[in-house]
Amino acid sequence: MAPPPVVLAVAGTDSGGAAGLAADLTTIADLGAHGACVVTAVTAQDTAAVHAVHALPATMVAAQLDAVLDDLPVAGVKTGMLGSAEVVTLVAERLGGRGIPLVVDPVLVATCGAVLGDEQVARAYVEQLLPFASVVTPNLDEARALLGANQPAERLASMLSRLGPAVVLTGGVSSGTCTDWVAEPGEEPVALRHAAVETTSDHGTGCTFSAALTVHLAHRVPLTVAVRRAATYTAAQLQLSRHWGLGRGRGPIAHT
Ligand SMILES: Nc1ncnc2c1ncn2[C@@H]1O[C@H](COP(=O)(O)OP(=O)(O)O)[C@@H](O)[C@H]1O
Ligand SMILES: Cc1ncc(COP(=O)(O)O)c(N)n1
Repeated sequence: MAPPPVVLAVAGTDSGGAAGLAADLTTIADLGAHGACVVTAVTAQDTAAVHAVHALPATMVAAQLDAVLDDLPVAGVKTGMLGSAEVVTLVAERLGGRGIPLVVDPVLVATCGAVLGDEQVARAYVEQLLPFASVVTPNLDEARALLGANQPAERLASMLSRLGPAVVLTGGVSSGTCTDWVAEPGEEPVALRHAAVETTSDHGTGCTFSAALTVHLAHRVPLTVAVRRAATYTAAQLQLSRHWGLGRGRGPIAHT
């Protein structure tokens, strides 16, 4: 039997098991790839709040990256919460220019509103990491924070794509429909729409989506097809957890 592709997630932990590496590794496994993981930060987090954050020293993040990259044939990488501007720069140095699909989910704010990346982190994304990314997957708030601009989603997608990567600006829900804007460098943004699942069990949705997208890109599936497949997968997981009601806040998207 051929080995599965290796997909690396570089992200933080969520003690509630909804977002971050819990979502990344379960999604990667569910889609038939082997997940390697580099931990950037530990969060004490539940469905309602982020209670504490411990960012790992950059030297420890570097040691994990080196261990994985020196040994395994990594076919795709996704980054989630990176925790500090220093780690954003480190990831750009270690992963940029290797020809491996690199999906950057610029995690700055959690579903519950907690700040997971400050202005310095946002600036490091724009100046250091996005020029090396294959795809960046901000939601509307993250796109606004990255650019310091309050424009409509379509325009923000277009502006971000001028920094180098393709852009998938996710998640605007309106009248039961989700709209994701896909902007490839040098092209007009295209809207991909699908039906929204009505649920409050959606903690970890963005991580699940970007991990699924990375697995499809690791298989060298074209971007638009990969985005459609990742969105379909994410919506199916939201359907599964729709009535769970786990926890006091926004419960986890299904990872089963
Ligand atoms: N209620 C929903 N029903 C179906 N798909 C959704 C829903 N909410 C988000 N999605 C999809 O999940 C993916 C991740 O989007 P989003 O929720 O914006 O990420 P984030 O957690 O970073 O805010 C996108 O494809 C988006 O359209
Ligand atoms: C460790 C970690 N990584 C990412 C997120 C964002 O996920 P969400 O937008 O669902 O809160 C999070 N809350 N925690």
